[in-house]
Amino acid sequence: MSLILALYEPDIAQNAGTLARLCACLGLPLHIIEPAGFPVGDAGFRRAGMDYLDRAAIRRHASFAAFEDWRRSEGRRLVLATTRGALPYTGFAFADSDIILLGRESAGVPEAVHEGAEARIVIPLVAGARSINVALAGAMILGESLRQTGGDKL
Ligand SMILES: C[S@@+](CC[C@H](N)C(=O)[O-])C[C@H]1O[C@@H](n2cnc3c(N)ncnc32)[C@H](O)[C@@H]1O
Repeated sequence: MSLILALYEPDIAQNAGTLARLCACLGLPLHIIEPAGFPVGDAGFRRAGMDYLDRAAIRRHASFAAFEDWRRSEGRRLVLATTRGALPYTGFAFADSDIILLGRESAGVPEAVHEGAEARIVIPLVAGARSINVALAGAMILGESLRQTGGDKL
């Protein structure tokens, strides 16, 4: 099994393209939960993803409900990265079957998605800082999860 990164209704094509490139380079699938705030094949997405998009394993789900149907059939845990998380990401025990879900740039995820996740993890920030860029949050959490699960040994 390998970890999966998932994006909840991403708003910004360049962030999604950056994460698609990261996933391609790390050998991880990227799942995109629609609707996204940009069209498939957006120029910003392609510019950020560069030629790495050719080898990226990207799967799109028409809705969160469709994504959840698929996830349950796979028996994978949903680990939400959220600024409202109580558990620091370095203290969470990742499994290589986990799906790490990132929220939208504008609004994170709805309450029902927040509550439905098996775990809610946070990257602790200094007082007064609200959040970091979604692609950077993904990179930090993937780094830690790969370190824990041995997926960093490519
Ligand atoms: C720009 S943030 C969203 C900001 C939104 N106003 C909120 O508070 O959820 C986009 C996504 O990046 C991730 N993220 C950003 N900073 C984070 C942090 N400190 N801890 C965990 N996830 C973070 C989360 O998945 C978040 O939904």
